[in-house]
Amino acid sequence: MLDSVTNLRDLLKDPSLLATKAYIAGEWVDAEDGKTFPVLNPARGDVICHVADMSRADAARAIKAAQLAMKEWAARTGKERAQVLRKWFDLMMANQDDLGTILCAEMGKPLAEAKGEIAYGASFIEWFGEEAKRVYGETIPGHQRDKRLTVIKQPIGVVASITPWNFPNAMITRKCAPALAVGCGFVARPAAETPLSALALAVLGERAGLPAGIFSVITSSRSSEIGKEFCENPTIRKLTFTGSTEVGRILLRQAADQVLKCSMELGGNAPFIVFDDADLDAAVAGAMMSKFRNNGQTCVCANRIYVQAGVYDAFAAKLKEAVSKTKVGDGLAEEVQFGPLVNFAAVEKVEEHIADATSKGAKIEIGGARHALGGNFFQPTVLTGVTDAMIVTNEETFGPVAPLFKFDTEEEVIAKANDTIFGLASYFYARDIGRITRVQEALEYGIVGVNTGIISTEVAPFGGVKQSGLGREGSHHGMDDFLELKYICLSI
Ligand SMILES: NC(=O)C1=CN([C@@H]2O[C@H](COP(=O)(O)OP(=O)(O)OC[C@H]3O[C@@H](n4cnc5c(N)ncnc54)[C@H](OP(=O)(O)O)[C@@H]3O)[C@@H](O)[C@H]2O)C=CC1
Ligand SMILES: O=C(O)[C@H](O)CS(=O)(=O)O
Repeated sequence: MLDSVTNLRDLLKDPSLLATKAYIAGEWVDAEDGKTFPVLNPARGDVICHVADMSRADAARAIKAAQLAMKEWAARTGKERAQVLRKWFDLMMANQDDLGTILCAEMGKPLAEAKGEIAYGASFIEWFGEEAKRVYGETIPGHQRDKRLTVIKQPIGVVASITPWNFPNAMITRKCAPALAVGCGFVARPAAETPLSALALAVLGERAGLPAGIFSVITSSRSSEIGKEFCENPTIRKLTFTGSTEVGRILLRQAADQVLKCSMELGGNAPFIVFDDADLDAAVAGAMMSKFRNNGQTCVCANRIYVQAGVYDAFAAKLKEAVSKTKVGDGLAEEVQFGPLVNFAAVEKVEEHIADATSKGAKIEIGGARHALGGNFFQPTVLTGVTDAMIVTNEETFGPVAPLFKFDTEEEVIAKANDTIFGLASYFYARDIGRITRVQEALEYGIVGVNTGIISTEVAPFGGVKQSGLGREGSHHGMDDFLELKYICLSI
């Protein structure tokens, strides 16, 4: 079991991956004012270690270093940058076990799932390393006989990144990989709950040959202070954020003064729809993955499960059965499907959603209370009899609660599914090709999973519509947000 940084180091094959200083301009440094903040293990509540609590001035130094490092890095060919990114990918995969252990320790994700995130995070570095060689421009037939028109793409400049605790490795690589691939400098500020995964990334990036200053990690508990530096420092050309819509709004307001380009990967409220012609066993398997991955703590988790009346009882019984076979525990100590929630506030939010639903008539089929392990552990829960009057309809639970709504017609469920300010991920199970075509086109979401509960991959564009965000990450589209188009009109 884990209860200190010494203990965590003992669990690692390469203890040097556990860094506690911030990484600025290619150096491992303390905060200018010497402050530190604790990193907790969510399974036990123990302090794993203390890391540097960087200030706004420290962040400004990292931004300056990135601007200086860009001069040489952007002048390299795409192939030269690709070679460094490939080494980084290889090092991540060679150290997958240790990176997974660090991630599990600070975030609580079961070890197997944490190792899966490392492979997922590394896939973005592999993918965008390959894309680095394919930043094509274009020529345009002249509008006059003496004109020759071209369009070239150039790196946007120094990029600032703010990421959440729920994917402390992959949310950084999904941003830094395309930015570095096109020649940008990158300053990452990870969530205070999970700084160690970001620092381990920097250790390996340094070993891979990232030049000093091109990639910095600002660990800090002073999130709003660092965010203001990112939004107000004129050297920053791009802000990329993943997190709640609430914080996304704050950042967009702050960025407006500089007309700062922003990418926003924000909150979700995913509908998961089961039609009466669905393969019920497949739908249950999909719901288990979509709803309960990372203990329900992902922005693309099913948040509302709509089941057509004819199969509602059968689906509910099968889902309850599947949940009953799962295990809750400390992901570092044993093979479990559910670790702890990230903190106690998350436990209280889950309890609030369940209490609201049951007070308005919902029934707890399984779970519904804190786990006997105590602390941040919670029982995976299935609710039936859920209605639109309940908080779970409009608010992201971000926890292990599967609320089952009953519906009658296709038109009804499409209207309900779309009746939200969010538009990130959606899912449905059906077999009629006419229904599949109609529903996939009618859902107002950036992502639609048809007969699958897992949609995330580096090769496809990830992102939302409405108040779930701006821009796309992953796929060849993921490069666009870190490039500027330049139109050249040559008169001969
Ligand atoms: N669309 C997507 O891909 C994703 C969306 N999300 C959404 O994020 C939420 C859960 O993640 P959570 O981390 O709690 O989200 P938050 O929005 O609270 O935090 C996200 C990041 O923003 C930082 N932050 C908070 N306030 C400010 C501020 N005023 N200025 C600058 N930075 C700030 C946090 O720092 P700190 O916590 O250290 O204070 C953290 O690093 C859910 O709503 C989820 O849906 C999460 C992951 C992916
Ligand atoms: O942070 C998240 O929730 C991720 O974006 C979800 S995914 O990319 O792992 O699906």
